[in-house]
Amino acid sequence: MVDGKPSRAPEGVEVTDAKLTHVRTDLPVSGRVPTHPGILAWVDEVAALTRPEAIHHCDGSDEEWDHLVDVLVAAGTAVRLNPERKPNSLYVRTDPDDVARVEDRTFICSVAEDDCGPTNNWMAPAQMKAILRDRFDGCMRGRTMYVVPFCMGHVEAADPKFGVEITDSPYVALSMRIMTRMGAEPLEAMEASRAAFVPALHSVGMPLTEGVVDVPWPCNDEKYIAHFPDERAIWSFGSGYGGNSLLGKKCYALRIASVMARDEGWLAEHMLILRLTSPKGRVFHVCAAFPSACGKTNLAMINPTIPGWKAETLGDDIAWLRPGDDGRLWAVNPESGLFGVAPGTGETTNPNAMRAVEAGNSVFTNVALTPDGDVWWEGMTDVAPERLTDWKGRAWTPRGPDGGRPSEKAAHPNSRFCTPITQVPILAAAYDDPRGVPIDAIIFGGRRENTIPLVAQSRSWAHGVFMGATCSSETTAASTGSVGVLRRDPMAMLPFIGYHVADYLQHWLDVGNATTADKLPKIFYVNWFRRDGDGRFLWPGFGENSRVLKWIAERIDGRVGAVDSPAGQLPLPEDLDVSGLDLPATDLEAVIGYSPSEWADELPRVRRWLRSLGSRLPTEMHDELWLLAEAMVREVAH
Ligand SMILES: Nc1nc2c(ncn2[C@@H]2O[C@H](COP(=O)(O)OP(=O)(O)OP(=O)(O)O)[C@@H](O)[C@H]2O)c(=O)[nH]1
Ligand SMILES: O=C([O-])CC(=O)C(=O)O
Ligand SMILES: [Mn+2]
Repeated sequence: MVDGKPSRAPEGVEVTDAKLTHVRTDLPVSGRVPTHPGILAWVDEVAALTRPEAIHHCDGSDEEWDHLVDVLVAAGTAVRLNPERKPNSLYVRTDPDDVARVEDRTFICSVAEDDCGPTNNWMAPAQMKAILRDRFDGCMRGRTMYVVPFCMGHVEAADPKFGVEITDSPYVALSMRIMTRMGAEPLEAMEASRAAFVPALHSVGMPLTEGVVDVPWPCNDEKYIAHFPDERAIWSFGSGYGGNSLLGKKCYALRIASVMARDEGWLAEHMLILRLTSPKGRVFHVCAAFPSACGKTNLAMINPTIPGWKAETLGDDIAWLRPGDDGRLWAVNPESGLFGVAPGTGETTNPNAMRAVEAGNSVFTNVALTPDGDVWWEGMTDVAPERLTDWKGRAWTPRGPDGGRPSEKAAHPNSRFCTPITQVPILAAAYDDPRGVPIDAIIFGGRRENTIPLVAQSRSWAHGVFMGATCSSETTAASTGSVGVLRRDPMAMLPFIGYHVADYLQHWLDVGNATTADKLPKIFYVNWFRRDGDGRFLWPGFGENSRVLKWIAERIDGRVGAVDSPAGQLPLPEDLDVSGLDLPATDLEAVIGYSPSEWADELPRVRRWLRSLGSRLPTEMHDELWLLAEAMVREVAH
């Protein structure tokens, strides 16, 4: 963290005409130069290292947006979409090798190796800094360096969390305006209080040295996404994509914030936030943690199919949960945009996301382009357009050369829309409340074709933490690597916990112990993805998930019972509202039921996973494992 009073402000900045200017570089500077000494000193230090051609201080204005669009179009990075279809929107294709987060190149550089834990890549901070200083040396040559002040969460929050991203990517500067509260407002707030901020340094890693010709999507084969949790700093090199480059998102709001949260007694989580109103007007607030590409954005914008229930969106990816004066957990969404998976988003699955992107002001990356300057992706419509340009820029038709389906998808499976959250038609008014909302239920989930029932409630907070700790999912295209491989993903945070996973689980227990059980959210575990023998989804999902939310609400109010099972407390078939659903009773039982044979396979996997977390694992987790094994034996004896 850089504080307001820099160690070498006097030499780094100079006051002329009551205006601070850069003195360590004689570069052309555009935008208002910040009066915050810490920012200025850091910008000068980075400029001296990376040697850009110019510096631009971002204010987040519409004029600046238009300028960045012009820059991106002129560079061939983006094309403007047809304003009648997608007003004020851009289409971008990345390098085919820069399409997702790179977990094997993501590092937690804690001072103590032991603070990193078995689930993260570690390197000593000094060693990583030495490598990165070498990579960043001159890496912005020929490019403009953008200085992007931002705030994660509300600028008027009790303890606003500021950041400044320095990037040589205009795509990143533009996207940060959508994804965060960025520009003049957070900068003025930082200046007024000389606030500390997280310095977040990013470069695509392709300097335009003599003879180098720029490409539409510059990047570097060698990538580093490095976090320095002790000093609260981020250095990212070589990738321009998503969570690798929009540093306010996963890098700050999850990895660095999880460390802040540990130290300050709150939780930084990979969760959507949803407000649910029952037909009788009872309001529930729910947070849900699913791994990347497992349904957060969809659930955050659900259109309930059951009559009388209303859902409103507060967040779709990240939630910060803080204990309130009333002892309850209050959640805010630190972001201001959606960075949503495009494929599978359509009129039937997520009409609210469709309305949000149609309102424009969006950046679409690695989807397909229609001849009339609109975008398309698999799942947007049932029938694909006759002619498209695919995400690699090639002509594409819905039929392959042999007349059958084409072998490749038109849109990359991790293609994304980047859209202001304010365009979501069902946005809750409380989205913009710095206090957030009090949470009634926490839901964990994952993508499992078997074993995990549709919904289960935990018996206690510790059991809920155990459910979260042993959560698992089949991998998706949101990260590089193979897809469909089963892995444990504690609280859907495996790639995002900025410290030792065992300490993280202890912290969850501590947050629970700090308040009384009746104030704590109830914890549930869901799985929308259970399949039958033919590979068919047993549960229709999407809007029909409101039926599960209704059961959760009724459990919170103590209006329905449950069946105890080793997998947790399960609904009685008659308590799950499936009226109007074409769901055979056998399918219902299969999707909500506990399967002893599947759990017999699961138990050793859970045991192996917990053992891999090392000796710091809280004893409560061992106790819960023992209770699970015992309950399974009892179940068989029945
Ligand atoms: N079968 C089924 N698929 C779903 C359901 N909800 C979401 N999906 C699919 O899951 C994929 C990802 O959904 P998202 O809602 O974008 O996932 P996310 O968790 O927000 O992903 P990130 O933004 O990467 O964190 C899409 O292809 C959806 O169509 C559901 O209830 N059932
Ligand atoms: O971070 C990204 O690139 C996209 C995202 O939301 C995720 O992977 O969960
Ligand atoms: Mn999402």
